[in-house]
Amino acid sequence: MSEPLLQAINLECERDERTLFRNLSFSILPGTVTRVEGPNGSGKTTLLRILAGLNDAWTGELLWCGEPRRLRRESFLRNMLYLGHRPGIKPLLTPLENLRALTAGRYPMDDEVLLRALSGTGLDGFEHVPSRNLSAGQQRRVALARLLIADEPLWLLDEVFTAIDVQGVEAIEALLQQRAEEGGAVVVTTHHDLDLPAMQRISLGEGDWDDS
Ligand SMILES: Nc1ncnc2c1ncn2[C@@H]1O[C@H](COP(=O)(O)OP(=O)(O)OP(=O)(O)O)[C@@H](O)[C@H]1O
Repeated sequence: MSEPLLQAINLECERDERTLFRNLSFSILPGTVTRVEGPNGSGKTTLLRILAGLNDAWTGELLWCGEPRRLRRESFLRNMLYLGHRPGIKPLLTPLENLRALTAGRYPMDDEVLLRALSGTGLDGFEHVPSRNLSAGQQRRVALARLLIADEPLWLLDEVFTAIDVQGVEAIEALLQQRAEEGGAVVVTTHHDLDLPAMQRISLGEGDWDDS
């Protein structure tokens, strides 16, 4: 069996004196898609940000390719793509300019490649329009165009289906599956029902919805 890309051992996180999770252990193996699930406020975004190295309010251990992540920070950051629950694009820039900015530091690409990625997310004809003039779903698609050019083996994706239509969701599902089949791994939070074979699940918290 191949070595996990990422391993969480006894993770614990407390927020405002409330324990979000404790003794949380799991392995993210190459070739897998893992869904983090749980009700609103159960800690899905928090967990994803911890995995991405964006939140330090936790205890436990995280291993990257078998070694403590803190000792392999550069390798981890080079091989991980995190997309947060906000599209994270600049409203004054066009989709093409946004994609240039988002990829410049990591893998500078010819505009031709970027335009193909925008076309792949259904943004033909909108490449040069200020992003503030796009719909919520189209703005999300600008951010998602990164998935068509990303070469990082580990994707951490937080609620990336928000505002995306049915066809778009299917296209993203296919991309996640493809990343896994190529030997990468995907961890995704979503309230959508994902239709992927052999998906792993990490379940957080129980709802405290009071409908009495
Ligand atoms: N920076 C912060 N400081 C204090 N508490 C926080 C912070 N960020 C999140 N929390 C709290 O942590 C809990 C979990 O939040 P989180 O966003 O991880 O939940 P979630 O499962 O992703 O929720 P949703 O399904 O609504 O997106 C919430 O109660 C939230 O108020």
